[in-house]
Amino acid sequence: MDAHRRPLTDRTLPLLTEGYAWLPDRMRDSADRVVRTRLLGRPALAVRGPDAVRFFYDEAHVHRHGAVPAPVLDTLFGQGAVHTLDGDAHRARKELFLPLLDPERVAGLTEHVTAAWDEAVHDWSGRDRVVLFDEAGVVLTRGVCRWAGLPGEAVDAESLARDLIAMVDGFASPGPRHLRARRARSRQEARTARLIEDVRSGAVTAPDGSVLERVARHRDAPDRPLDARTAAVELLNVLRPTVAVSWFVAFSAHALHRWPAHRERLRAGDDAFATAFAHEVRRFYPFAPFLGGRVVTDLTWRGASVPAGGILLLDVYGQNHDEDLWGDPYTFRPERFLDRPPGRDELIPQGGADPATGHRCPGERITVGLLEALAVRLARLEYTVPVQDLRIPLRRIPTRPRSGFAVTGVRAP
Ligand code: HEM
Repeated sequence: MDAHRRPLTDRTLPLLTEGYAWLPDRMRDSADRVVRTRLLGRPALAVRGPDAVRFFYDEAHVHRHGAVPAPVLDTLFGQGAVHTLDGDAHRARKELFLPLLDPERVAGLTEHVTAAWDEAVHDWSGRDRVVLFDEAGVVLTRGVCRWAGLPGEAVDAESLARDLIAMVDGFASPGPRHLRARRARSRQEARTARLIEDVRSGAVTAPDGSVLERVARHRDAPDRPLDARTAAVELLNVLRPTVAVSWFVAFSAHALHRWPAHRERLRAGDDAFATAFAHEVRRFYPFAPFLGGRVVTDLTWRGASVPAGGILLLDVYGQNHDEDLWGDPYTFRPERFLDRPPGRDELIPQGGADPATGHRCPGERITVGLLEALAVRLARLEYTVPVQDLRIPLRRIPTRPRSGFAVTGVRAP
């Protein structure tokens, strides 16, 4: 029987056990970079490549409403989040996030985060051992909360950082990590919704033009203000992914440890190299495995079909490691981005296509800006890397160096 027509077995369980390798392993057998499978009881088609990115982001092909499984909404994104909207509703809500692409805002956030980093480094130098993944989470939480206009007394950076990290860490795994993520989300949604109500009632003043103020007064339409819970979900959709940059900070430390030659160019303040390093960290290390949407009309891609109601998957991790696109995908080589900046639909760790019209991450410039600044600070920091488990297990989603990257003997530059 033709491979494109054969009945399919559901692959949800193998996905949970194989992690990042699940889709790329199946893609390897397909010259056309397309795989038919079954997920969550539905037929699915997985695609890869810049043309496939445009196919995936075409709203006539794929909708997001009803596509994200409830366990992911209840941990990672929140119910009613921008990630789940389509068409005009999506565009109206996305207005809230598009100013995050503005270079001045990116620079403002970077300043707050680097100030928090510099304060923290003094404290680290007095300690025996520091786990960079955990500490980066606290630094990013302090920086993003100050920048977003949250009142200082409303923020306990350590516990908020723990909850925001837990929401990301537990979205894709059954068991205790998932329960922690659910509890973290309900705690922080309730707290943040109270803060939104306080801003609306005037009990708390949000700085003009701050993210807090904009979220509190956002309306999807003149007669459609957001209820406080949805506003809380969207404020957390700025705080949580900013704090998730901790994953890339731990990966940057890992890269500097494995390939210490990069340290010199970062230390020297070579801006173009810092940008290239940030892109290579986002390309090389695993974070989002793939993206999915609900197919709204029968679709065929390179001879393989999926019916309306099925799932279309974009193989993010696979595309970022595709030999045809990168040549030497498993070599960590920031220089590849010095020769040529990444094409819009080639490098897709934060989604593809245009963030203004589709679901691509509006925080991509923030992520790159933060990584550029923090990679330079990491390169200039003096520390020792003690013996520890630095393996990055590909079965775990999201993964990170097992030890969180511990350092000792920190000395501020
Ligand atoms: C660790 C760094 C980050 C990674 C790996 C990441 C990754 C992603 C990915 C894969 C998507 C989905 C794209 C799609 O569905 O097509 C996304 C969407 C989104 N991201 Fe990020 N992101 C990061 C940082 C940020 C930051 C810093 C912010 C905001 C400050 C942010 C806010 C959002 C929002 C609001 C969406 C939903 C966009 C929409 O549905 O239209 N992200 N991100």
